[in-house]
Amino acid sequence: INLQGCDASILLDESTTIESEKSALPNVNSVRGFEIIDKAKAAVEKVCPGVVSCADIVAVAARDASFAVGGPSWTVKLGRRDSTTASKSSANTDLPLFTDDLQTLISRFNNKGLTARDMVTLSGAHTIGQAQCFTFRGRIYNNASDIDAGFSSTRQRGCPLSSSTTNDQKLAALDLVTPNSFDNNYFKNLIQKKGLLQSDQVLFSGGSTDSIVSEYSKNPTTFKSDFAA
Ligand code: HEM
Ligand SMILES: [Ca+2]
Repeated sequence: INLQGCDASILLDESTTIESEKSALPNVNSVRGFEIIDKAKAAVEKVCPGVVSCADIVAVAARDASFAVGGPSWTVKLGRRDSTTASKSSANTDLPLFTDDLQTLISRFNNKGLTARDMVTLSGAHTIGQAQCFTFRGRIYNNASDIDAGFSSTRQRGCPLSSSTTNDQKLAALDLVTPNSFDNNYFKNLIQKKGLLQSDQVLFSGGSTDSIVSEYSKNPTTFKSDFAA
């Protein structure tokens, strides 16, 4: 596995030698909170210059963010080295898309050494956070059988059918029940056909991962400990 761009992060900005992964299609305008990582890095640099990598800061911040919103904690081994290169083209070819079907999601994760179960577990991070209208518009307007009708009308109200910069960027919670806490509602939503992204709902759509979603919907403790692992 070729880890680039600060060890699996996308922090590196565009320069003469770096094609930033921030502007790769699956990332552009999507990741929020860079200023938080910048602040942590500045504070650490102040007391201990040139020692702690950005990759370590991202890994610790992810752990602490999980714990802060009621999720699990885990030990983070430190000493990651920051990459000095990035690859916008592998970001574009390797990252999962919100339109991916189940088989595609499974193989994209497999390509990085992660199992189908890992993929479902990690998708549970969508128990918090938000998505822009353009990522779920297709799903909420196509009257498909894999979406709850009441849920589509609710989401349609905040995400107009017509595309414009303002409309495309309107945000909706990935987990409609508890958007700000780390729990297993994401999986309960999928069972009720209330997954926001197509790539969320395919995890419970009559395929091989239905049983994992059911398991996590009934057992938050298993979800949290699998996520931590
Ligand atoms: C399974 C494949 C995945 C796909 C297709 C996917 C796709 C997306 C998309 C389209 C958004 C909305 C971005 C935006 O419009 O601003 C999003 C948000 C988010 N994703 Fe994923 N994601 C996946 C897996 C993951 C994993 C593995 C994690 C972490 C373990 C994760 C954590 C998040 C978080 C926390 C947000 C909310 C960000 C915010 O509110 O600022 N996702 N994801
Ligand atoms: Ca939640």
